[in-house]
Amino acid sequence: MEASEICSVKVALHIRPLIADERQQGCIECVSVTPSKPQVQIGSHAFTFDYVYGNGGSPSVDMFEECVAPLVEGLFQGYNATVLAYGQTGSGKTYTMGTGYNDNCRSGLIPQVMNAFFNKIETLKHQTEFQLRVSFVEILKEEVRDLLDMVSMGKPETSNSNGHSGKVTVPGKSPIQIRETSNGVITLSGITEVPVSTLHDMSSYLEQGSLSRATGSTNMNNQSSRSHAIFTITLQQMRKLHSGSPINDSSDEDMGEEYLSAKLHLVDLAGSERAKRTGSDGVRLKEGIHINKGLLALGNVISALGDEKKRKEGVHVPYRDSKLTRLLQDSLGGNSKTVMIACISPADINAEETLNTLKYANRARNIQNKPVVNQDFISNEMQQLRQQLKYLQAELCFQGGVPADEVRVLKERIAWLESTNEDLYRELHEYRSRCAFVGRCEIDEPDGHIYLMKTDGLERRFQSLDSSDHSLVGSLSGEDSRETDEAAKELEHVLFQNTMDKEMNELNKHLEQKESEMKLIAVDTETLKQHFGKKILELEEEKRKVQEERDRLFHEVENLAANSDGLAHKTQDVRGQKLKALEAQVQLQHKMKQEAEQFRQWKASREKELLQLKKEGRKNEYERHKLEALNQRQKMVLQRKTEEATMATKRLKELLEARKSSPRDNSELLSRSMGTVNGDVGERENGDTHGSHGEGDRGESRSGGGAIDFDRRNDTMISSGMDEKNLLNRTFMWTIR
Ligand SMILES: Nc1ncnc2c1ncn2[C@@H]1O[C@H](COP(=O)(O)OP(=O)(O)OP(=O)(O)O)[C@@H](O)[C@H]1O
Repeated sequence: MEASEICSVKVALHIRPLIADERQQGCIECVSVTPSKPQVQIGSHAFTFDYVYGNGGSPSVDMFEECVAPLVEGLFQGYNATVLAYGQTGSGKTYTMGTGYNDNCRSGLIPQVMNAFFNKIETLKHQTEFQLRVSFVEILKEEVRDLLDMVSMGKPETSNSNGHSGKVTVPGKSPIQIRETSNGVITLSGITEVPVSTLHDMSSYLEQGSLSRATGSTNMNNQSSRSHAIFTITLQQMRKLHSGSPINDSSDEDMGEEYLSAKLHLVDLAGSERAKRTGSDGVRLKEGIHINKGLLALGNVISALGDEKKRKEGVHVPYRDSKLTRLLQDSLGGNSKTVMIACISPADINAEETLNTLKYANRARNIQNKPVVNQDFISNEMQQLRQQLKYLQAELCFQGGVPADEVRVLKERIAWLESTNEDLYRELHEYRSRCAFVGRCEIDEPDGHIYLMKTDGLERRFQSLDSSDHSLVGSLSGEDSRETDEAAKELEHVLFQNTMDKEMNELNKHLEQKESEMKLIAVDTETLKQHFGKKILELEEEKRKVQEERDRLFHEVENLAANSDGLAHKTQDVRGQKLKALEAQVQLQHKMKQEAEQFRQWKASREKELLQLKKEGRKNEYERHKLEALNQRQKMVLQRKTEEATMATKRLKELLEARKSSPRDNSELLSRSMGTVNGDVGERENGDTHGSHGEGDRGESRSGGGAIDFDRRNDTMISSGMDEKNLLNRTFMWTIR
């Protein structure tokens, strides 16, 4: 596999038109598309996607070219891909994908994908071998079912009243298992994967699977898919590789094969639904619950993958929560290029579900996948080796292509070396011949044999003078023996001469060696002599300098000794003065410290006093306020009483005037009025201080005493003929009191 590149899940929104049912219900469109932008608005919400089709967006027919064709193209390059249709029930997923078996779905994406596949294969078939396989499964109530396995699926039953197409599952057949291979690829064990070679084959398998798929009628869709369906096309290709080597003339050189394998999952999810609106019960209700469960799990996976923060934190992605998410593991956050097609209805009655779909799809846009080219490992390895080979060949070619001049020079050099070699060999041979002419003998001591090597011209003869051969020597003729004697003497002489020559040579060598050593030593001694002479001169110079320095220091010491007496006195005086100054300073500091301490104490006592004064001031202030309040209250009481007295005086005056006019009745009236006035005043007074009393209680309950006295005294005064003025004054005084 090649290194992965990160690519986000692309989301396309497909808005279907209002369907007949919705029109009958008088629905209006609640989704609007922003002109020339892939953006939609629903209420106050706005969502932006990669593409928007239908209802004012791009025309739906462009969807395949823009969203899916690049995935098909990628498949031929070895990339896995997924197209996923999501949306509420009746929003047009099956219609969009083309997984239905009615004519409406013929224009869906899957039929277009199949066309594109076979067109591409047609153009590439000369250079690539293709193998196509398809599988079709559905996940119904958390169970994976093989829609192409006719044995286990059985023939579709006739639709019941609800329009449901039921299937019979053959007992004994092991259920399909979801497995994960060691390299993390999700596979389905026991699934039917049929090879296809023509468009017709593939279409018929799609149709066959679609017919087997569980569908049923609900209030919201009379042919509602009750399962999640996954149609998978596996494309395997074997490509012939060609080298385009610029060095080689044959640019089409065969470089072996490359094997690629990729899968395209085309997923038509079951629609999210609400039991209330679909009006489903019984089996349909159970299906709905499972559908929503699967979609919820998918939503959780999308949330985990779509949230950048969670992704960075490495939050667990709950792929294993449902079969659907497990099967789509590679498509969401894995090795796949993925396009999600969110299908929505524009009808206002579906506004809530539509909004949910938009939110769901919007989150999916944040999912990041890592698609890789799915290359066969061995083919990859082989390709690398081939590249290496190509490189080496190129290198070799380069080396072989050395300029002819250089080769000629090298060849000439070799020829020259060879001829020189021959010359030397010849020379050597000549020298050897000359040496042999002189003759040479060697004694092989361990054997005790004497070998005679006598060379006469080019001929060499070896004679072994062995004791065992003495008989042979002895058996020679007299002339021969004389010659032999002479030869022996000659040999002896030659041997002796040889030995002497050897010794001479040895001695000469030794002498030469000694002479060269002597020369070396002589050279060394001279250098050493010069070196040490220099050193001695340097040391003498240094010694002289040190002596001079010593003398100078002696002089200085003597001078210092002479001046030291006067200096000592001066120093002592200065020290004494300094000491005094320091003492004075210390005393001053001590004094300052004491004063500071005194000041601190004084300040503390003043602060304390101040605090006390403030406290007293506050107390006085409080008293003053209290007195003022009392004064105010007294003033108010005085004012009120003055008013009352004025009133009483006024009434009294009136009474007195009335009495003047009829003296008899008036005394009675006066006593009654006085009682009233008294009662009023008393009542008011008591109301202020003790609380109110009824008029009838007068006399018994008053504790003020003065009022009672006044009543009695009043009667007495009246009866005793006290004058009016006096009476008025008394009344006033009483009131004041
Ligand atoms: N783009 C469209 N144009 C016209 N009619 C459409 C379009 N999309 C869907 N329809 C109609 O809407 C109805 C419901 O569509 P479809 O069955 O595809 O919905 P669904 O999302 O697959 O529903 P379910 O989840 O229940 O299976 C069908 O009658 C279909 O013909």
